[in-house]
Amino acid sequence: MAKDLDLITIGRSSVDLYGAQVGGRLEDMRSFEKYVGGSPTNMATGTARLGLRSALLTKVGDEHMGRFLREELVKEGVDVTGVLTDPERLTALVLLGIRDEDQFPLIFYRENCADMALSAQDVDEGFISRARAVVATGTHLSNPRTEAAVLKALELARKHGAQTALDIDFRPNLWGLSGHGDGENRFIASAAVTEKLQSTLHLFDLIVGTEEEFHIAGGTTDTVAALRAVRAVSGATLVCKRGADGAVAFTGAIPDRLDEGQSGPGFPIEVFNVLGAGDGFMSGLLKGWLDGVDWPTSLKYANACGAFAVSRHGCTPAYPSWEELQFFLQRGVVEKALRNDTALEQIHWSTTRKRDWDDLRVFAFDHRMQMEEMDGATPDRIGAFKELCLRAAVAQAAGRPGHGILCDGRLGARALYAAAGQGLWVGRPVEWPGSRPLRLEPQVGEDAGGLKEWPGEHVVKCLCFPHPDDDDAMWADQIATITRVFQSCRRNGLEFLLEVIPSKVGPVDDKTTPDVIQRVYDAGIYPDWWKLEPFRSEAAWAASCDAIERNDKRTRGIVVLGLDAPEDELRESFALAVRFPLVKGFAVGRTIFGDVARDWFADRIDDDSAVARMTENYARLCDVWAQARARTMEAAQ
Ligand SMILES: Nc1ncnc2c1ncn2[C@@H]1O[C@H](COP(=O)(O)OP(=O)(O)OP(=O)(O)O)[C@@H](O)[C@H]1O
Ligand SMILES: O=C(O)C[C@@H](O)[C@H](O)C(=O)CO
Repeated sequence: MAKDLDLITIGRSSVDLYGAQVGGRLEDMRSFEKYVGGSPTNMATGTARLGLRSALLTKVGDEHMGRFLREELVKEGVDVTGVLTDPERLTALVLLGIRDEDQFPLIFYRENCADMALSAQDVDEGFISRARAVVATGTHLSNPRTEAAVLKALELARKHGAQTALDIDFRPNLWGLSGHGDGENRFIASAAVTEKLQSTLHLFDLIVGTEEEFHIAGGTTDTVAALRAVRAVSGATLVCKRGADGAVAFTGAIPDRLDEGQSGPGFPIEVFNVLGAGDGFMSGLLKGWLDGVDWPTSLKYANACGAFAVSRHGCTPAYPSWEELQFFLQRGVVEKALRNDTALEQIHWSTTRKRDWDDLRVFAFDHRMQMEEMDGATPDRIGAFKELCLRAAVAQAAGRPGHGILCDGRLGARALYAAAGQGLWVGRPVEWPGSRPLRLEPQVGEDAGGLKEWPGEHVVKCLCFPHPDDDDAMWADQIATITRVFQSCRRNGLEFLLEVIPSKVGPVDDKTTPDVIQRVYDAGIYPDWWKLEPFRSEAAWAASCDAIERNDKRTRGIVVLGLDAPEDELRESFALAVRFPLVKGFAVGRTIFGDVARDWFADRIDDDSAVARMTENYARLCDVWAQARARTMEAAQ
């Protein structure tokens, strides 16, 4: 059978609840970030980011945390065929924090957890046969049921010509050697654990561990002696991690000194968070190993990925994309705290964004001022009308990808909350309607700190009216506000859409918007999305796209806005806009809801007919867009 997977990792999966504050006790943490966790799950994610076709074999609970893990893995491009749901047990949780450079207090909530219910029955031959390699970690050898699952996977891997790897990943607590408060302990000698590990080491082609992990596998705290003990029972390539000193690989006999093994360059970075370095390291190593490059090169990838992990918050969030890794290897370390390296962070952010939105049709009903001005509109009725808008959006989307809404959290909160989890792209405004200089909604706050309360799927939309002719004070004021919003977006892991409409405040020509765009980038602001007005000339589109691509090759792209234009006009502007590949879609509001809203607020029509008319209007625009796109594609062929 053709191998359509590079690797399957097998074992632990958890939600890591990572203390958001740094340098305190776990007792003093005020809040926790939520990340995908557990060594094999981290490796599946880390390798997928590096471009390998990865899959995970594990079990999660039939609840929100289990769904979170599965959804995140899908977004990362990990094959989740083997992520099974246990109907009875809970997904494992881990609470952890960064105490200082060396200590990371950690509590495992893994009593009878879902992944420990993985059994031999769950290991499907067809699934395993798809992979070029199977990667296990030590924890699942600690219990007879999970051990049987791992052994079966390894046996099937052999049968189907796959390679096998082990990350010893010794957690004494998970072998019952220490108590709940001792989760961070990395070494307690145990003859029973050594014996168990030694009974399986012959099954692997590659064995990876820290010095302490080889101590437990080899049954001695003398590292060279331990490696020799492992070599006595296994012909695998042994890779020994040495923290800041990098790592060494041994393909044959173990020499007298560790330095005599093969090694790759290490990276002088600032230590921030040592936890999870091993899984980052293993991801880089697997990439090299499975790509068939030599050990020094594989170790270079591995050390670099380990360095990323050590220098950033969290485990999985820290791991680099392939593009990012290549950039780093070529350019080297310029800022030892990698999380403060602006160029690297921008590449990290823009190459690890989740979900593709290459064709986006957005129904925008985040209008506040315009609805408030309508006869018969009250805050409550506006809220109710926005719920009807959402019904229309959902009806047109019908579960298909590529549809979205723009809805606000002040008047439209009920619709906004109801939109969660429906597969829609959800944009949400921060600007105080019509403000110039730009001011923000009170819920968001002038420091943009309120974004902390926004769910991860919300895209932060900010509408601003800048113009090249504005005086310095106006520019400085508006750029300062956009900067606060942008920085808060990044801090909170939210995508940022910047909408600029210079035509509302001054004369425009083909250079006006490109000028504005350049000034935004000059201020160090990198929007994920641009929302631009429908230009009438090809030259204006070309110059705007050029201004974006010149500054940011990895932007999500542009959505074109409607400005209450009649449908015929939109048809024309879409036809021009779609010719530019950076234009990914439209975001149109009043053309869809304007007349309907006036009729509904005046009680001339009921809810159902409002929904029906808006669905129809939205559907028609989607068709216009689709046809324009299809014509462009045909012409390009
Ligand atoms: N201080 C550091 N400076 C640079 N690179 C480092 C540093 N610490 C770790 N690394 C890189 O990360 C790799 C793994 O680190 P380490 O030996 O701490 O793994 P580990 O203990 O398995 O981690 P984990 O917390 O995931 O179990 C090292 O081999 C090295 O490549
Ligand atoms: O298992 C741990 O040590 C904590 C995990 O939650 C973390 O994601 C990890 O696996 C680091 O190796």
